[in-house]
Amino acid sequence: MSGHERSGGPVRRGLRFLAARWRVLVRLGAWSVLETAQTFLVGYAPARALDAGFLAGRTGTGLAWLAVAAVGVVAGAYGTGRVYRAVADLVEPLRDRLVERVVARGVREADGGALSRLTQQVEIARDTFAGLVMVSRSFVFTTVGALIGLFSLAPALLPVVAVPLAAGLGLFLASLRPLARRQEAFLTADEALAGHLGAVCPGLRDVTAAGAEARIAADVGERVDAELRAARSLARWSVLRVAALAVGGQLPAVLLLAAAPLLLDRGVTAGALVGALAYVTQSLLPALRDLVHGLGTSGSRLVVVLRRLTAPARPASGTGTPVPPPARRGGTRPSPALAVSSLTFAYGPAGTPVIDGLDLTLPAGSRLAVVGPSGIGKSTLTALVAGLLTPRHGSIHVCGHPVPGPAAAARRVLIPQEAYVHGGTLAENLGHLRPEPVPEEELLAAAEAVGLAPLLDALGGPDAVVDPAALSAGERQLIALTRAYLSYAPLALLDEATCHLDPEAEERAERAFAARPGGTLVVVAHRLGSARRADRVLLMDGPRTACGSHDELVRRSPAYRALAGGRPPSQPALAAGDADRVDPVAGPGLAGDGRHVVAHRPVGQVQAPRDLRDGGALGGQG
Ligand SMILES: Nc1ncnc2c1ncn2[C@@H]1O[C@H](COP(=O)(O)OP(=O)(O)OP(=O)(O)O)[C@@H](O)[C@H]1O
Repeated sequence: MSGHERSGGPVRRGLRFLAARWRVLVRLGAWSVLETAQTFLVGYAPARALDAGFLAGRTGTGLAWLAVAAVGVVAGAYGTGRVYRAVADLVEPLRDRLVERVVARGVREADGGALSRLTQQVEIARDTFAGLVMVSRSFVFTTVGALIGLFSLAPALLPVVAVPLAAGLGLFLASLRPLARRQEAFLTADEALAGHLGAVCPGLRDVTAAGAEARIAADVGERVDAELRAARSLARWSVLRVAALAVGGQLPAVLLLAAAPLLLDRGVTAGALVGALAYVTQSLLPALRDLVHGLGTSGSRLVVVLRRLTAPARPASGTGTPVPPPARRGGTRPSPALAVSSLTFAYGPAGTPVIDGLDLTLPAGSRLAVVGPSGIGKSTLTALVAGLLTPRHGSIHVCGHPVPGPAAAARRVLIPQEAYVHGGTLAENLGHLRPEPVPEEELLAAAEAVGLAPLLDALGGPDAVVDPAALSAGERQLIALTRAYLSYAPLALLDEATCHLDPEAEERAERAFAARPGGTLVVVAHRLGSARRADRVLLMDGPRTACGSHDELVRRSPAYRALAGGRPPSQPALAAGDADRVDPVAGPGLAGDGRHVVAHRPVGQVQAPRDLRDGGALGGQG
């Protein structure tokens, strides 16, 4: 059993703390007696003023008793002032103790943020503790004063008030523990949400750059839902407090009024009845209300805060949410890396569909090149797969997980044409999509594979600080590609992500992605070379949309043949080298070797025609 366990929970430690300060408690009790006396006079003095004074025709006596009540109020106020001093003597040592603990822990952990957070919690603990002492002390002495007063006025009054009071108090005490648990659950959920938002909000730019909006929104949504559930549960239990207050504080007044004829018959005087009502409405009800609200809310908050402040330090841990590794299903058939079914999308509700009824299935480990005229919808398709756009119809699954959704988002990485590089070290940039720091050997191996190694050396290694503005567009693309390569996402979507690289560098990067174990690659092809390297090519071209291998498409699709320069499959359309760069506005079939496959055409629908189904894996319902 650990030292922490031996020292007991916060309640037990609190009791030990109080026991060690019994002298202060005695002083507190002594001054509180004045409050008892005042409460006693709240009902007794008006009762005597009525019975012995005004109702008996002795106005002077009546006024004298009222004066006694006034003196009681003044004496009570003085006593309350002294009580505050005693409470301070009780509360400040608690604060000092907690501060000592917190500072010691802050120094040990060298965590300034935690220190200021905990110091703030110390203040909450001190204020709450002071409030609790005042409220519970006041309830005890007020109740004693009122019950003695009731008994003095007429013993018959005592059960009418004491029985419902005890029942209400019992109900409240019984609800304390479950309420405290719900309160703690609510506070924990609230803090989890606040902590998560605190981490997410400063990084919104990064979230957008990494295409992680859906995943982050889902994560935040989960925490909001958890807090909502906790708040609802707390609210349901809080109803018990209202019931306790009604039974213990308001029912006695109703019973006194209902039983008035009976009580008067039994010799209870009118003054005593008025005095009893004064006890109930002026003393007991407010004291019970303060207790219920004070102990019910602040008490459980104090327990939570004390538990935190006195808990042993937690070991440091990473802050990021781990990205789940690629799904592996031993024995069962793996889900396709990408499954698109009847996908239809248009920008705006009245817009012409950019993609219309597209079906596409990509097994894990395959390489797909997406080609087609400019503006046909290639980037739109990758944005849909990434969950950045919502389809009008149809469904998309990444590794068996529906898009949009956090599981699918964690399994794909989208690298857009405009690479995002942020300030900070190269290692931070490259490890951006990993929940844990990437080991240096892995970082260097990735840089070597993707083709970043020369730049990495030139910049001064992984710890070199990057100035994004000083990098060329191609260098930024290499960094973004290596970052994506290092991510755990099995599906990489390269949307013209290599357009600023020379053909050799592009080929090297694509081959590196294709060689990732279990990795699936979708490339919006910038050059025909990408299409020729791919297992499959998706030609997006309205009604002429087709899918197949490069050679198949050259044979079967006039549109593709036109795009590829009308060469038969045996004759390579692409010669590597600088000739690969062509005029992007050249029309289909105009360029020779090194053709740019993105030729311009008017905006049209992308349909997957029935005659171009690819062995069932790809087909259109056009
Ligand atoms: N946010 C948008 N709002 C409205 N229309 C859009 C939006 N983004 C793209 N489009 C239109 O959707 C069509 C498809 O665009 P998309 O960017 O997907 O084409 P693309 O094939 O990737 O083109 P390129 O090869 O030139 O990058 C185009 O007509 C484009 O103008």
